[in-house]
Amino acid sequence: MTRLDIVDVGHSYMPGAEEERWALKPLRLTFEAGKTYALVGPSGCGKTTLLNILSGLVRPSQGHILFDGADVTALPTRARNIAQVFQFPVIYRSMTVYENLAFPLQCRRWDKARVDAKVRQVAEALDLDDRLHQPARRLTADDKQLISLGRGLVRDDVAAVLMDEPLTVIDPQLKHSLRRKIREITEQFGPTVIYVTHDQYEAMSIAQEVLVMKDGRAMQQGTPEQLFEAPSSTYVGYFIGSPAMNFLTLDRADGHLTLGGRPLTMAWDMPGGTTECQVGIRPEYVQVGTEPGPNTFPARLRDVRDHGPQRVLVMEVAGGLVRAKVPREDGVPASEEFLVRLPRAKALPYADGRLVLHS
Ligand SMILES: Nc1ncnc2c1ncn2[C@@H]1O[C@H](COP(=O)(O)OP(=O)(O)OP(=O)(O)O)[C@@H](O)[C@H]1O
Repeated sequence: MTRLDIVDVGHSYMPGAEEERWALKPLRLTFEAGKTYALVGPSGCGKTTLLNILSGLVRPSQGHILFDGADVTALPTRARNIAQVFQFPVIYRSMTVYENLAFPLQCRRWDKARVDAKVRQVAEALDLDDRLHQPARRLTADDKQLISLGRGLVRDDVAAVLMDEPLTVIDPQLKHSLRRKIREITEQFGPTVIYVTHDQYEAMSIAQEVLVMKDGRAMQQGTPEQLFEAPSSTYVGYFIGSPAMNFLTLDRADGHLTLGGRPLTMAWDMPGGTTECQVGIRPEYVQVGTEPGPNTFPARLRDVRDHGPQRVLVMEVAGGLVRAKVPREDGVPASEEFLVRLPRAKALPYADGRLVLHS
């Protein structure tokens, strides 16, 4: 396992284009050895470009890639000692499952006993151990993709395993168990993994750290908890979480922040020159039907949506829409008008779309 440093790396597919139009704006990041990272963001935000720069498929327009401090920017893919898993399974059709998993190790001249032990360990982790001697071509698309994953993880000497939307072909029913398997397996084998997905749920459930991207920029890198609890921008607040984080515009009167004419009890210091002050709060933390008190606001129910074992109440609060995620057993408020509370510890200040940090 290897530490990957991305040092001022940027890329444009159009030579001479101004930086604002680059697919990847210059960025500096570190992926620590042995951790699983997810790159997440909407289509076209530059995830695959960054992954391809790490694998050596794309040579960046500027900057350097370091593997454990060694500059690999000019090295071709085969010289980088990485494993790759793509959207679609890549298997040797004429070989058995066992032979597919063993092949990368035999190419590295591992001895027979070591190959056998490793293949069986990976096959067991992926629940492929009962099909080891079947021809790989006879397997379902899901199982073929498991072989691809296994081949990515079987070598314990790789610098990193790079995965580009590997669950695309997987049956939606099986995705859940496969996400769990990928998580278990990466914890067990401990490689450095960079996992590209446009699905925030997948990113949050697989990775130890998530990098949220937008228009070729890294918006925030952090643990799933950090992204959930303290999104650094309204963009990340909208992108991570289901439903998205609520943002309500605040007024400033005599230096105090108010919402719909009512005061907020938070002592927030918004930076001078801020055009728009907002309060952000996750739907999970909005309290519904409370007694009057600090940070309570009149709400009018607009809609009720089922969200698995929970309900999402869509309400109008201070001229904006607020969603609250509540347990189904809490029921729906009896009247259309009631109070909601924005708990002080969970409401965050945003100035022109950026989180304002207070010590
Ligand atoms: N080979 C290429 N030539 C020209 N432009 C490209 C090329 N590959 C990607 N792009 C452009 O670069 C930008 C980033 O694309 P990239 O594929 O990295 O994004 P992505 O986040 O992986 O998107 P997706 O999830 O749709 O694959 C997009 O505007 C895309 O159109």
